Amino acid sequence: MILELDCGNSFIKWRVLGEDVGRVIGEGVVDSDLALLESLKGLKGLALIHCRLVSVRTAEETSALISLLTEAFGVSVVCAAPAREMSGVRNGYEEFERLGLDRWLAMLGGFHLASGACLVLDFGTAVTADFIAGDGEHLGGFICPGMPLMRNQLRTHTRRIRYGDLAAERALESLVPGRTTVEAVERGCLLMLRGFVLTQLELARSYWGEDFAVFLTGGDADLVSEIVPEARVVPDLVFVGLAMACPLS
Ligand SMILES: Nc1ncnc2c1ncn2[C@@H]1O[C@H](COP(=O)(O)OP(=O)(O)O)[C@@H](O)[C@H]1O
Ligand SMILES: CC(C)(COP(=O)(O)O)[C@@H](O)C(=O)NCCC(=O)O
Ligand SMILES: [K+]
Repeated sequence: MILELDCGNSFIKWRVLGEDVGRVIGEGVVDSDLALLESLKGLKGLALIHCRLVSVRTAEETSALISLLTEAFGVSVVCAAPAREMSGVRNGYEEFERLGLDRWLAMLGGFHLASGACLVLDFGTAVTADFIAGDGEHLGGFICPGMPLMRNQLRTHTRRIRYGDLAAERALESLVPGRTTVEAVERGCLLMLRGFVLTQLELARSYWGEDFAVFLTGGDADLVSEIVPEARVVPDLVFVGLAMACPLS
């Protein structure tokens, strides 16, 4: 069995694949290394041989997690590494190793699935956009705060914006102007997110007309999917790229 991990700034996304590749035996989202171990130990008949992972965390945090996994399961762990070029995609950063590895893998996955120009939008702690032309050239991208960062900035830097998670979820059932603080903030941030998405689509159209694919991924992708009906929501896009960057044979 293969353990795959996507270690983002807020959450670790994990899944276990069976030897007949493609079969998902278990998957989940956890907020700590220990919670990951708990989830994995709860899987019946777990027999991990390999592990591949991508991390945008510090080298220290990543090696701590790798040590935990090696001790707990005796697996060999392979980490995705930066590259200037891979699977037909050319990293567009001036310093290729500085491009977030989760972005890079999502780009590899997107370009592979699209076989052509694509716009990859990832909605996690941060929101990222990356533009890959039909010849595989990465034109660059954008980074801005995601929903969790936007709402937490408001909660942290104002004195009268305070509300709980349940109220936040309910507030997004409609997008008419808010009549409570939680509605005003949650809807305001979501509209900012959607505005960002529409701007990215305009830019992509200016490059490629209608001849491009749009991929939405990351934990908050569902918040914007209805305004991009043509987009493919691919929650495991980073894992698609991870398998390409870290083949097991
Ligand atoms: N099962 C889940 N657990 C935690 N967050 C989730 C889950 N499903 C969706 N989300 C949303 O995903 C967002 C985090 O996205 P994610 O892509 O995991 O971020 P990151 O990669 O930066 O850690 C949170 O703001 C939350 O709203
Ligand atoms: C942009 C990111 C913070 C996104 O992280 P995430 O929201 O997925 O946790 C991450 O890809 C990162 O740390 N990138 C390095 C900076 C860059 O890509 O330019
Ligand atoms: K991510």
